[in-house]
Amino acid sequence: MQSDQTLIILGAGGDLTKRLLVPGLAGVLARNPELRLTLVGAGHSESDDAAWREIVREALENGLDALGDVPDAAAAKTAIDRAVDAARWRTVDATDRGQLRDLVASAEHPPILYFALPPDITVRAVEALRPGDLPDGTRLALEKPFGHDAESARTLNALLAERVADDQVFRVDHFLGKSTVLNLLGLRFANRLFESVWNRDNVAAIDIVYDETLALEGRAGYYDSAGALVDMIQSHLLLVAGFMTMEAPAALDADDLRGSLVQALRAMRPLADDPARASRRARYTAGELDGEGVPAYADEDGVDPENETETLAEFVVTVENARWAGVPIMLRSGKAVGAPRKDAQLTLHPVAHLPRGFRGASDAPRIIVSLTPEHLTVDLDLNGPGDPLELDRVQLDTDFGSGELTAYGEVLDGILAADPLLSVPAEAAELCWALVDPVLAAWRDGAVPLDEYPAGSSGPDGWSTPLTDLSRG
Ligand SMILES: O=P(O)(O)OC[C@H]1O[C@@H](O)[C@H](O)[C@@H](O)[C@@H]1O
Repeated sequence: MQSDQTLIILGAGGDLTKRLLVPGLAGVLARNPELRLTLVGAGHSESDDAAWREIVREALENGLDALGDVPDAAAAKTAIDRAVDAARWRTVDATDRGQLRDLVASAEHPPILYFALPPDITVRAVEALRPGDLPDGTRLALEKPFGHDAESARTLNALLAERVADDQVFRVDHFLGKSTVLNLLGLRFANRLFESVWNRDNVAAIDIVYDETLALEGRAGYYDSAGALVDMIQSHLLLVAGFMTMEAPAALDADDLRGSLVQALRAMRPLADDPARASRRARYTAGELDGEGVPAYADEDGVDPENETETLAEFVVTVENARWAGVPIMLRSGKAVGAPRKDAQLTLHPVAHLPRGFRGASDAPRIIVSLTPEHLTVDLDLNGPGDPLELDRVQLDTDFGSGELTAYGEVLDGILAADPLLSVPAEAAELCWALVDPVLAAWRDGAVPLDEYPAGSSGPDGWSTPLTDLSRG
């Protein structure tokens, strides 16, 4: 990693910067205390260097505290002090070419421009930046959602390609920085035990679930036009499905790994090639979570009930290749769900023949890769104590251990190291949209009802029957 770097955050006044980006940088500074980082906050509000430095200090210190033990705490603190002193604020209109050009030109080094902006403003800012305005080596980092459908993602990719080389574009998805998602690579590709069962001969189904207790949290402005399918499945969970199903890359470098990811996504289809049959959606009504009342989604501030925004979505895909043909992969994510679950589960086929005489342990065995906290559970049927013919279901459990950086820290570390390994490939961004576009169209056409569930419940009545077991007319 180059030791002198300038990171310009466009939209630095927003929540993401304070909550995730700057705290994530604390770990990067702790890991690379020699890094001289100039953090430029850019936004439309009339702030100043002093106010921005205060925000940066608080966010970096919080980020460092959250990391717990770091190898050299004194060096990390010095690096943070240096970053705070160097931080600067620029008031800019991110869609104005002249202002953007001046902002980029004021950087001492080819900068990293991080677009922490709403998607439509990001597109206007990228358009405003003309190719000649960017010094060689400028890196562009873009937050999700990347476009609003496959077509707009293609257009945005083309715009970016006119401005910088593809390996200078970082399409950010913080799920690719999550320890468990990275641990999946080691689990699958470094262990014969797992790699040899990781196919349709042994796996009956895969469920990837990210249900949160969090409700809207004041994010109506963004969420009400996104919904659970776009917010979580289009980006994060389809990529996790790609990591679960990809072929082994030859090497863990950006080309090979991202090539394997893209290949897996290219093979994905909605279950039965029928987006209406492959999906369902619901929205929470008033309920209770952790003893607190939660208003109905439709009554939240800033929500337009006419939007029919879903807060819980399921989408089943298949991967049409020799490894996975016929295995349903269920992606699900919801807000305000009681008993949250954040994991990927592989359900295994039973053994071809269980010798007559064994009793017990009839449920299909599973391998559970928990995304938060980082954990692995494997079901085994063992004779156990007592009657040797009675099988007991036991679970092998182990911690993956959390990484030394937060998910955002991991992604930012890659951007600062100019390594696109954890950046979403251009084609992947388009493919994820191409998978969900037909589902959104089917929903708009009214082909799938908008069900309801009380906040704090596990979902609508009737959803306990898996989507794959329902035959919808
Ligand atoms: O659990 P994490 O890492 O915060 O990720 C989940 C979040 O990911 C974000 O990208 C979504 O916009 C949020 O709605 C969601 O809550």
